[in-house]
Amino acid sequence: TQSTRPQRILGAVQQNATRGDPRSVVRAIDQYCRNQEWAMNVGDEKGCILDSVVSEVNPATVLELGTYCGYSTVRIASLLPPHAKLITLEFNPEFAVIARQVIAWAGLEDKIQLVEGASGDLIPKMKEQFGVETFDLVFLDHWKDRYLPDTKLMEECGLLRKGSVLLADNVICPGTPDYLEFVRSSPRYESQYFKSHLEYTKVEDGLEKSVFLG
Ligand SMILES: C[S@@+](CC[C@H](N)C(=O)[O-])C[C@H]1O[C@@H](n2cnc3c(N)ncnc32)[C@H](O)[C@@H]1O
Ligand SMILES: O=C(c1ccccc1)c1ccc(O)c(O)c1[N+](=O)[O-]
Ligand SMILES: [Mg+2]
Repeated sequence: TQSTRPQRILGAVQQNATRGDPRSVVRAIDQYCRNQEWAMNVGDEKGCILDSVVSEVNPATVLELGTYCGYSTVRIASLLPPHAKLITLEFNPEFAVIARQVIAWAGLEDKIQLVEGASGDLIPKMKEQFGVETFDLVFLDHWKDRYLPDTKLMEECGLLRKGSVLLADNVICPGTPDYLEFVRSSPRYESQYFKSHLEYTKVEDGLEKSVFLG
């Protein structure tokens, strides 16, 4: 029977990456998606910008919206200090099954909690069910029409504190116009655009970093 793209990505990791070596997992996925078949990982070029923001924030608590195969999950978690925690949300069970295996191959199960379900349902449960106070860093990379409603929901649920950083992928391609307008015009956010390219292509895209001012 025909394999799926996520299954082929997992295969590339198991064939080319070293167990327990997160950066080799990241490299194996980038090589596969650049040379064999495109996939919607944040990728190597935007990934370097992601790395620099993660290192600068040095977060104790991270929320990722949209796991897919776990590429950015592993990339972020590989840079976290000891005892830091990353919660990643994924509502497609097929993708979650693959991501768990990619995360395990990287040896990062202790830092990462993958929760299956829709962000709109899970965000209101973060405090009571997952023992979260606030998030130091949020990586938004799920369906683009959810960035704005979920940001408002995180504010309403008291999950953002003065200084919390939102980092949003794809603000140009496929684009998140309502989110971009909101964070750039709201007095409660200080935003900065990092110009880059859509993963594995020459098409313009970029990341928007927005600091919540409280
Ligand atoms: C672009 S992919 C994530 C890529 C990943 N962040 C990376 O860079 O490797 C988007 C993912 O978000 C998931 N997704 C979309 N909307 C969601 C929602 N509202 N709640 C949870 N997951 C969602 C999709 O199933 C898909 O796997
Ligand atoms: O929406 C797409 C998309 C649209 C059409 C075909 C394939 C992907 C996409 C493209 C690049 C991304 O980095 C990304 O996060 C997404 N996404 O689905 O969230
Ligand atoms: Mg993306």
